[in-house]
Amino acid sequence: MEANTYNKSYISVLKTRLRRSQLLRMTRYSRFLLRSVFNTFLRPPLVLFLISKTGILSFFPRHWVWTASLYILSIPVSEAILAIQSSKRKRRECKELGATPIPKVVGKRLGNFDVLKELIAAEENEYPGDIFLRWAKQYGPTYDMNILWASQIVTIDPENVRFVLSSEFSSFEKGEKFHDMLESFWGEGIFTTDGDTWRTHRANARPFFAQERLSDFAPFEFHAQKLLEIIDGMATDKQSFDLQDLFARYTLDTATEFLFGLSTNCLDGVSHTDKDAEYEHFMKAVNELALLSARRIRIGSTWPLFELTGDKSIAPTRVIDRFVEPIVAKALQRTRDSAQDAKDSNFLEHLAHVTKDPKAVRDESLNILFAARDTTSCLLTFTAYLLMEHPDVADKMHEEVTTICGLHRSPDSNDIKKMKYVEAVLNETLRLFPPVPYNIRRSVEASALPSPQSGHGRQLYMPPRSSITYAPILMQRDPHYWGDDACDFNPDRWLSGSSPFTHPNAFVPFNAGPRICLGQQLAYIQASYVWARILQLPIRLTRDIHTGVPAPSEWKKTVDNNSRHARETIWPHSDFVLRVKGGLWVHANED
Ligand code: HEM
Repeated sequence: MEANTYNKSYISVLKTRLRRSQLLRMTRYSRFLLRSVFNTFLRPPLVLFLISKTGILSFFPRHWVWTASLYILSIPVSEAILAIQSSKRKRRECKELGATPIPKVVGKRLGNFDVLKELIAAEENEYPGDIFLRWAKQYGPTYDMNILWASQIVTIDPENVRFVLSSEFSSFEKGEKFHDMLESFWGEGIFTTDGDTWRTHRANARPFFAQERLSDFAPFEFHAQKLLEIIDGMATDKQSFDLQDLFARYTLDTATEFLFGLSTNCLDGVSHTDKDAEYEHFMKAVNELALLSARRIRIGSTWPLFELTGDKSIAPTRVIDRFVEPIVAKALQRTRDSAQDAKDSNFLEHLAHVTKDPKAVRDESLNILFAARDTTSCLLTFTAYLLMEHPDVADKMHEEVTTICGLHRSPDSNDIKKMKYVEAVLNETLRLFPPVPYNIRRSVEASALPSPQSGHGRQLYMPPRSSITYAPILMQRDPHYWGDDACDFNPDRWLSGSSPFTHPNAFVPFNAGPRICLGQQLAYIQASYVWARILQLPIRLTRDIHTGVPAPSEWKKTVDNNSRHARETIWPHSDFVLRVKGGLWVHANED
């Protein structure tokens, strides 16, 4: 009875904290909107009105048409003055740093509006990264899209990426805008914060990812058995199925088990198809929030203008909180009731030893759930795609797995360490299809990017408070760093004994520097484990080419035979992570 009272009080504290943060957020939106409207539309006429009071404008005819025109004109004039001032300041800073300006993409419309339109259309219709590569061929590996007069830098130069992520880490951040875009559902967690707050989150989370913790494979095995049963069932029924969906369910089930000690059990939904089951709502909500995050990041800081009817994250966040609230309360209560040094069995309990704030526990675990789930599922999906395209590689993997574990025994951590070919296949998949194909940072202050553009001897001026996008998907396929066979799927390149790339930051699927992925080892272990278990089945996976969305036929006609386009039989598409458009449909054939 007493335990229950605690439980309820934690839940009510959490609910109050969530409501308060929602109110704070709404106040921040309103302030943002009011400030933007005031600065853009009201301040210039107000300044003009005050100037008119001094009599300076008395030579203008006193007719209302003139007055109205003057007030309207004051808006673009003031924007132009601000733009000129800012460009003067940037020129001065650039000179002081001894740098040269970053080349600008030259659009055809005012404010490079056409560049923005092209960018949005490309994300939907083109091969991921093509548009960035096109501009890189024209302007060099680092350039400024200069959209609506704001610097938006893109780089596919690993030396500049090293500068941003590692050597000048403190000069670049995720930034307030990134935080505000995602805070409505990700809250204040490791993923959305910077500075000391981020450092505290990282220090709190890190011990949970220690090597010795990552040797308990029981949750992987429990859910892997469900996955294998489903695949086996599909083979018996000779039914095709979407492997991408299966992997998304599997990774959500294992991630919730690992983090919360309670699984969503979404895999159960494959055979029962109960659309009203709690896990179906949970999975739908997680997918909606991933898409919403991608959309907000794409739109940028004006995203509230596209959600004027209400914050679109509220409904799916509520679904997730309904699942998470009681689990958070239970974890806090358990750590309160047990001895301080009691061993925690999941991430929530680990956090509950560090903080008693239910919202902090909720935010942090959800951050890690989002970081873990889609990325690992993406790695599994693209590995499956490449193995079906390269059955010889699948055979070699099968041989390694069965030599180490036989046909039935589940792998332990020593077995996984021995699976060097499996690791090479995963690396090669992460190279060609990095789950996070692009990433973004924001400069805190002006600096000089170290890598000079070809033809210039000088470093490039990076303006303050500007975004810089880098594209692992392009750097990881660049022949300059990987050789002429950069677009070939060749796991053996990882086994030659020497480094397969010529620049350490040419391979950054897990990011680099102080913010490198905390779950990297876990991801390799989990992916190796699942593939070992699938390859032990007396089953061969083949593509169902009649289902899903085919790759556009014009890709086949591409003149550049070294690119991936001509050989792709699926359509890779990037929203928050890389996915197979329309799903990866397969048949499981008995061997
Ligand atoms: C193939 C699987 C994975 C890939 C490719 C991947 C990739 C990444 C990348 C690119 C980042 C940097 C994001 C940024 O700062 O903008 C990141 C951060 C992070 N990842 Fe992963 N990740 C994977 C799996 C996981 C797993 C399984 C977990 C945990 C269970 C995890 C936990 C984290 C955390 C906590 C961060 C934030 C680190 C920080 O900001 O200090 N990741 N990951």
